[in-house]
Amino acid sequence: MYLEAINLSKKYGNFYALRNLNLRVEGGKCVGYLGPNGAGKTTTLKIFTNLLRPTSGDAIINGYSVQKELKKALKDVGTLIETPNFYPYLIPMEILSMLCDIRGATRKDILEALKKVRLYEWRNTKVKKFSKGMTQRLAMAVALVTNPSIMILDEPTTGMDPQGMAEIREIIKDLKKDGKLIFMSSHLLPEITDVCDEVAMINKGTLLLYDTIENVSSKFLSNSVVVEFLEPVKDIKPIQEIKYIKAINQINPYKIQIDFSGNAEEQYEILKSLLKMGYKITSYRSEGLALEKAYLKLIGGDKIE
Ligand SMILES: Nc1ncnc2c1ncn2[C@@H]1O[C@H](COP(=O)(O)OP(=O)(O)OP(=O)(O)O)[C@@H](O)[C@H]1O
Repeated sequence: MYLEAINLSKKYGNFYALRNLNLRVEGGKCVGYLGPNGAGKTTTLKIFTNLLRPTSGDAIINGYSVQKELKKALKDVGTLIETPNFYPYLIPMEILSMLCDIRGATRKDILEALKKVRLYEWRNTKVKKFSKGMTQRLAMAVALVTNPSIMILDEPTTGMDPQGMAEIREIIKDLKKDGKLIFMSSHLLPEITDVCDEVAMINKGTLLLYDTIENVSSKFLSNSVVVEFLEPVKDIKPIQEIKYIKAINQINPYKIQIDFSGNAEEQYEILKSLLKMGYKITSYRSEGLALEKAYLKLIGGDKIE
């Protein structure tokens, strides 16, 4: 099972919301589609679910073009693009039953889907009583009712409180365990690191990177450390002389940030030199969330949550 964008572009007038996107995601895993507001995430997902037509290029799912062979392409796909407005006086069983006829799901499928999204106990409660998180989970159940192998989710935790977010993330992790391919957009880095195996980063309609979270992290992880000292550092010049160090930023008398060239080996050599020089070090750690560094570097420093 796979999703593939081939030279996918979407133009609004002269503005490219998406420019020559080439991306193939394949297999049972969760791929995060990460980018700041306006990056082109929703545009991409809407093209994959036929809510938008591309200006050029192809969106392929399992070998079928979404634009040319829609039914075949979306046969095994569940989507959650915008939370639907459910009629408030209906109960989940009724809402999902309506789908049985349309999509050929059985009562057993409905109960399964409700269990997966942890709404089984609420199956006979009117949705007007539901929180935002529960409504979103019901929308997930709608996407899941035919037990598709591929799930396309657009910012599935947007607008939810922390508890609601955590519940959705746990459900996504369960779906991953079921062997599904999940392609989900998000502008929340901690969410992507928590839930996803791989990340595709996009900004201004252009793909910046597609790799495993692990690789992205290790690529960007080890070139900056924050060192804390037992005693104030009065003169940083001797530290600047240490091999591999590129720049030093003294945060306060007891704390400096070191940018260096290299990886773990060099990071270790720097620590050895500092100890040899007699500095009393109380803490020595790689700085920040590695993925965040990679992300900020790639999108040119825009701050995100
Ligand atoms: N119908 C439209 N007409 C003109 N421009 C549009 C239209 N729809 C989207 N855009 C523009 O295309 C760009 C990409 O939008 P898109 O919704 O795909 O971004 P996104 O990454 O999903 O952002 P967000 O996180 O805010 O949802 C944005 O600059 C947006 O303003």
